[in-house]
Amino acid sequence: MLAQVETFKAITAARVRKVYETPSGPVEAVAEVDFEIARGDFVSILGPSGCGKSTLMLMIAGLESTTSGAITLDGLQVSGPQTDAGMMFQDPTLLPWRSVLDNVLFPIDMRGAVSSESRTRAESLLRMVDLWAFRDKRPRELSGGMRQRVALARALVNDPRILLMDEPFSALDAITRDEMGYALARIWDTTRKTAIFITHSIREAIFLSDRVLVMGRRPSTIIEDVRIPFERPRDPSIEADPRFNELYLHLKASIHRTTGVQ
Ligand SMILES: Nc1ncnc2c1ncn2[C@@H]1O[C@H](COP(=O)(O)OP(=O)(O)OP(=O)(O)O)[C@@H](O)[C@H]1O
Repeated sequence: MLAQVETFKAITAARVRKVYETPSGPVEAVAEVDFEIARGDFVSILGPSGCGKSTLMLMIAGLESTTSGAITLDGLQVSGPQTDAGMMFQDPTLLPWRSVLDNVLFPIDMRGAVSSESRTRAESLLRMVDLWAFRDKRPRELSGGMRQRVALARALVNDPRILLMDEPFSALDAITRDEMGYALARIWDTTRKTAIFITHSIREAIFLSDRVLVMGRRPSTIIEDVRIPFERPRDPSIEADPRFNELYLHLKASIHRTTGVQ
């Protein structure tokens, strides 16, 4: 019975702690973090600057080790870089000399494994992110939002088990950022990948997520775990729902408690 329950847990963190050793002494980035994320859930992480959100994400991806505690993906402990995690960062990090399609194919090309099947997959992802007409363009010919849509298609090209996104929209202007949030919700509905999304935007977190975790000030722990009740597919009109505003005020108060802002 226990094994059956475990298979529903896509990601677990048990007493995860991270201390960076620096020339000026140890920096405790994450004090003790515990959570379980069910397969297919979209979970956002909010928290003050420097509280360890990116560190936590890098540990889930296996790009940073934990100082103590354990992270599991689908029941297996993370002990090195996870090839099965699609990642997105604030900077889309596209290769300027490659076309949009070849940027999407890059993770497969790196393994020397491009096939007609992977090409078809990359092409269908470009249709999904509404960039089919731009497949032969270079990144410099695209807007910031379009570049992040290329990065999203690239993150999905290996059909990863999980999607890890670290503030992917924070460098975009407010209107593009809203549009990207709506596009991500729509795209996520078709893939239903287990996703972790780091953001400083409370509204973005509520709109996109099944759950929102709030991390406290460094050295951090998780101080809130809030379930978002809205049905999917999500429509921008939920932002006018009184429950949306209640959640917003609740999360804002909890972040302000941790930063000391009244
Ligand atoms: N490679 C590193 N070496 C040493 N210290 C680090 C390293 N990476 C992060 N830190 C420190 O760990 C703490 C947490 O950093 P982290 O980037 O994880 O926070 P964050 O919540 O993602 O911040 P932000 O919201 O500003 O992006 C910070 O004090 C940071 O300076």
